[in-house]
Amino acid sequence: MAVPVVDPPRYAEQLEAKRQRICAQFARFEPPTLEVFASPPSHYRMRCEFRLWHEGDDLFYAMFEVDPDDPKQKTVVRLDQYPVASQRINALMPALIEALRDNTLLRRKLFQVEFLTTLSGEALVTLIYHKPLDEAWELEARALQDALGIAIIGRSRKQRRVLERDHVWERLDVEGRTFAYQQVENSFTQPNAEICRAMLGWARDVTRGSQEADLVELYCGNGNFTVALAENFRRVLATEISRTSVASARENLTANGIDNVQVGRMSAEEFAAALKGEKGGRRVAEMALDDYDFSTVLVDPPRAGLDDASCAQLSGYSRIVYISCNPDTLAANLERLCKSHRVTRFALFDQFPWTHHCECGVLLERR
Ligand SMILES: C[S@@+](CC[C@H](N)C(=O)[O-])C[C@H]1O[C@@H](n2cnc3c(N)ncnc32)[C@H](O)[C@@H]1O
Repeated sequence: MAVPVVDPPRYAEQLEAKRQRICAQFARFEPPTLEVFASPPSHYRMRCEFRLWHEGDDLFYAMFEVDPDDPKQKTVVRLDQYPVASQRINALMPALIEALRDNTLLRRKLFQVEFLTTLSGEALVTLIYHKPLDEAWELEARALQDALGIAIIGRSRKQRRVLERDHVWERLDVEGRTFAYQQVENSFTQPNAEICRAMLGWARDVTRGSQEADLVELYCGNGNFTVALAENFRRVLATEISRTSVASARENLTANGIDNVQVGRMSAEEFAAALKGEKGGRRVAEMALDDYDFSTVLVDPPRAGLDDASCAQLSGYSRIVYISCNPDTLAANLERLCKSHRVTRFALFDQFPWTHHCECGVLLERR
């Protein structure tokens, strides 16, 4: 992997190259005009992780640059600032190094630092060690927490010491509404907050006026889309595999005063079986699937996309909203889905500027 080179004057050019690539890759599905959502050209990533490199008395953040021709060849890249990351992370980077450099207890065997920040400047910092973390470490870490105005978590093998809290609260303004999201350390959240706002706005737009029927959502994470879309539907059933994310999604529904959503902890594959009546059990019974009238399904899967069985199940809904972080698996899935549906909205969200990665949104409607 290459460390992204941020060059704001060239931002429009790199986005145009992505637009052309996505238009060419998806032309065979005859989509409407691609809607393109630009990212801030720098300081857009709200979470980042760095290795911490010790060189004598010196200490710095590092990433590895991998040689594409020989993946075993890695070069350490020193990073004193990281323009990909939020302004808050960049402000904390030197302040944290200064505080750690002469503090043997906090510095020794520290090998990784993870930052999780919000648009309002909240910051959670995870320090990861190759040593057990004791009371003496905690005392020093608490002093550091107060000095920098951050929350700290210490991690080591089989240990996770949460000093203050294990999450931040992000607030995203979308179409004149403010949605609050608890984002928990070490669990999935959309990394680019401005692009996340754009994705939520787009998803609200493509599902507007669906209050007659219900939404089923797979891969709901911490309820990112669920919270923003709930008022567009009569009821919502959302599912997700991660226990932490499910707990967070429920917390987020309460925090946003939403009462027409049920979140179930279940893999997408198990849920597909439950919908076909092939899986029973307490969790399936609690969902009371017969009470729903699903008109729309929203999926936001990991990079691997959907398997054949999931595509077959999706084909049963009149409307499919597919959010994808991997155009290749999206295209493969569209081969299948476009047999029964046509693409009626198509969006490119520049979630990962300066990399070849693209996030896409597709609305499919039954032919
Ligand atoms: C790209 S994230 C999207 C999360 C959420 N929609 C959001 O906007 O933040 C994919 C999510 O799928 C979940 N996941 C991964 N494999 C899964 C599976 N087999 N079944 C259900 N959920 C899965 C992950 O835990 C993660 O929360």
